[in-house]
Amino acid sequence: MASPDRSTDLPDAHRARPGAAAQPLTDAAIRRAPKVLLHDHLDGGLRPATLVELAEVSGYAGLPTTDVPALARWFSESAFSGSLERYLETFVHTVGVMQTRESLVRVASECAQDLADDGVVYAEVRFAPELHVEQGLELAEVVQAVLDGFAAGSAAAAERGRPILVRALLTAMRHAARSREIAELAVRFREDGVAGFDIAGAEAGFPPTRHLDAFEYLRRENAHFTIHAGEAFGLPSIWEAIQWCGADRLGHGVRIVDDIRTDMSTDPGGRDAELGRLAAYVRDRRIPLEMAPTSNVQTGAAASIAEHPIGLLTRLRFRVTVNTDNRLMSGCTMTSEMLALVEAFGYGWDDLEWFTVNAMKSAFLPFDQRLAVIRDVIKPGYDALRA
Ligand SMILES: O=c1[nH]cnc2c1ncn2[C@@H]1O[C@H](CO)[C@@H](O)[C@H]1O
Ligand SMILES: [Zn+2]
Repeated sequence: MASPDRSTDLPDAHRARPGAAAQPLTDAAIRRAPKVLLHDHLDGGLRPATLVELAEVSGYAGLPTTDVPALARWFSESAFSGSLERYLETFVHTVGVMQTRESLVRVASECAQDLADDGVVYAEVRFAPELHVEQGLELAEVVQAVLDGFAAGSAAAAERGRPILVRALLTAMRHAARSREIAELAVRFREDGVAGFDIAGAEAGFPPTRHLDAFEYLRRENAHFTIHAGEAFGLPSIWEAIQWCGADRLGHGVRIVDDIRTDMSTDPGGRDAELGRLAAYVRDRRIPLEMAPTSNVQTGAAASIAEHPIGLLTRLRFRVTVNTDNRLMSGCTMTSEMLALVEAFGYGWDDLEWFTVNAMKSAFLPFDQRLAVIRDVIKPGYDALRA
């Protein structure tokens, strides 16, 4: 399939040069490409071996197996459930071993290093402080431990020649009632590495407006937030997230396609697609969609990667970004997600650069820093791969 024409999005200097021999889009080449990750859960990204070790030291006896490869398989098979609720059940094991400062520092440090080794140059990693207080940690101690882990992991990665910038997003669980408190925590730590706020957990039955108080507080504080919406529930959830709560970005937002009329069999390019008012608003306002193809297939939000709405939304030039969501549960990396999209949609380096620039433009980082990463890291990185 031909790549979409997005010539207006990239300056001329960054279009593929005719005749230049671009690197083939292999796993190794994509791993070298600079990548930006906006949606990754700390408790969804543990190394299976670390999970086994932490369970042993903490006395957590609930793991389905302590055989490392079998445990990795168990997570991806169990998460492949067709339902967000069942997918989320697997987190009991990761959260179960992340209850001490030491375990949080270690998991966060390994997270930063694993992302850096995968070629991620900027990441926003989220976690829910309220899930890590079972053994007496204070919420602020949870946050500090994770930030210390990110700092240690980023320093170790930089020493190996793999620099990465990691920021935290604090998540509140949508079925619980601590969102205002967590939002206040995000503001309190805004100068120390926390870039924003999020709500996560089961979507159906828990509309974002349940947490309006937290979002109104954040807006008064000029703070940034994203909302998981349009993953396991449809347009009303997206509409509330944007028009009632004022979300800067949408976690997944897959179901925005329910507001787009198109016949892919007669119009595969989506040229005649008709956008409803909400879809038009999301596209016009350039509201970023944090899409995670494998996770979306596992939870039933998309039937397969090839049928994932990311194809249509990319052709229609929504502000699409590519994310891992949960590297453990989905058995994925940024590289493997991008490779899966290359295989399903025939994307080339220009497309992968477009997703990456989209993500960096959408980061909760100051504007000048976002520009610097695009100019100094992303553009030269993709130029080198195309040359
Ligand atoms: O895709 C998702 N949709 C909604 N909630 C999620 C998803 N992935 C993880 N979590 C939830 O977020 C918590 C904090 O990281 C996790 O413990 C999990 O319950
Ligand atoms: Zn998520």
